[in-house]
Amino acid sequence: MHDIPLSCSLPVLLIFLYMTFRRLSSSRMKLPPGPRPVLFLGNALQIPSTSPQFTFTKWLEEYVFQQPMLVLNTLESARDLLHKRSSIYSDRPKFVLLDELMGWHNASTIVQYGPRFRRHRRFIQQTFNQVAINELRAIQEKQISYLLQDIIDKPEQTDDHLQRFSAGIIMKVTYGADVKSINDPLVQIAHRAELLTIESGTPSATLVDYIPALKYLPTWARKAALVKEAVDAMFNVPYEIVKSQMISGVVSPCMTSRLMATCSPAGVNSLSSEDEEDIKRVVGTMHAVFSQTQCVLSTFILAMVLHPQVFNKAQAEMNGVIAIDRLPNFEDRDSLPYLESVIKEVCRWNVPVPLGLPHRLMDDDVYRDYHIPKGTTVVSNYFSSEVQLPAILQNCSQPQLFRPERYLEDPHLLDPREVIFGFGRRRCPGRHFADRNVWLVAASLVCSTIIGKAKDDAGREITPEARFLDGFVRHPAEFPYSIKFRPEKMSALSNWNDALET
Ligand code: HEM
Repeated sequence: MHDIPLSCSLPVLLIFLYMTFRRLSSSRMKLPPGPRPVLFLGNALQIPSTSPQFTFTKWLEEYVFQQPMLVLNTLESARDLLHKRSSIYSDRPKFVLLDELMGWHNASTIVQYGPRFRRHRRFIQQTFNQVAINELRAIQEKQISYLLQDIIDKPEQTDDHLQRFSAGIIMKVTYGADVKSINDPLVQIAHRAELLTIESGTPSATLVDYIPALKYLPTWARKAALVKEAVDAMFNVPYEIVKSQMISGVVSPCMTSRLMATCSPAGVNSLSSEDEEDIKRVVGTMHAVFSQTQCVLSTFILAMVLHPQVFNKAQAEMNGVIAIDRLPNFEDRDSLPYLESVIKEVCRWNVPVPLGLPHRLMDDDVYRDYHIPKGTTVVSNYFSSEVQLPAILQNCSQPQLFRPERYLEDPHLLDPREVIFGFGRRRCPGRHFADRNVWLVAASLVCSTIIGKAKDDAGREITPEARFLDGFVRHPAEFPYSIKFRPEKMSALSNWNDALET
């Protein structure tokens, strides 16, 4: 199994880990090579719970593939399996930690493939499909107005303002709630659930996911109970608020109220428990995934601080297109190709979810002469910056450089947004909305602010380190920077506000 030469592995670029020996002997076709498993534990101890993509990429040096976790390191293999064969690659593995212990059961991100999965996707599509998101434009534009005003008032708290921007949008869309500050109780509830979950490690890469019996150990149980309490509150508290508003007849139109009305035209009291569970889980999941937008925005700012020539070039393009008395809107997007390439480069430079979410193979399969057994967990390795080895988004010249120009020089270069939202039937259903949020914030900041390096007490510029936090979402570590609203853009902001009121 381990004597297949590396040269055979590179065209395929898959690493396959095996957890059981039974399957190896039962299959007559070769399994893809991988690291040597430890008896009973297989490879579980070799997968770190933080940043496992680096380990996966390192294994690529040594092995071709085995069983039953398959890591896809090329676009071709990800498309061939997750997209073209999505009818058998669209389940999720059982996440013992998240699902059974931490209260994430039936969340749309991990719900098992089948009727409930299809219902969740239908619910989400009603609000977030490419046409429906046009109706959310007013909410986005209002939040941009708040964001810029916050930056004028307290530029040093821009990280908080960006967080409020993301939370403000999703709370309004899902529960009709107006969020004025990140200290809003509903935001805090969601934030706590997310934080505690992220701290617990990457889904499908923690030991208890491979050895479910560990869940009975008091240390696991105690830790998980704390997270579960926070997660339950995130799903239940805002839902119950909207429900009581529906009962009293005073409710802002929102995703929750619309789903309640669709499922039970006779009123909320007639909702079945299954309807309630599905609505609650779908809508609550939207909060959990929204921090990924936040991650892209922070990465954008970090990139602008580290590469002032890129920021200046994007601003020069903006100044040539947008008159001094206005701010950019979605109609301007096609006229700002350099900004578009900056956003692509930000998404390539730091992929928000470097391993996507794992898929589970529902039937035995054969790919390039390799047997892939039913039940295999399949992960896409989008990105590995530290190790210069193939990963889907490293397949370009000088991948270590931040160079948006690459996209203008080669129009055929892969747009990272084709990749970072996943593949096949589980592809991110919020991608169009996320993309518009990222664009609107990036365009508004490039147009109306100056982003640069912070200075120390002696007036010297501080160049931050590009450091990213471990975890399922790869947020940049906190970094110093300076941001100032351009005074000459004040009239543009007041015109924007006037337009919102008419
Ligand atoms: C830049 C921001 C975002 C990124 C990078 C991102 C990325 C991803 C990725 C990689 C997946 C897994 C896809 C797969 O399994 O192949 C996913 C799933 C998902 N995303 Fe996003 N996402 C973002 C924003 C959003 C937003 C704003 C929403 C909702 C409004 C959303 C809703 C979801 C849901 C519900 C799933 C689970 C889909 C399923 O399992 O069927 N995402 N996302």
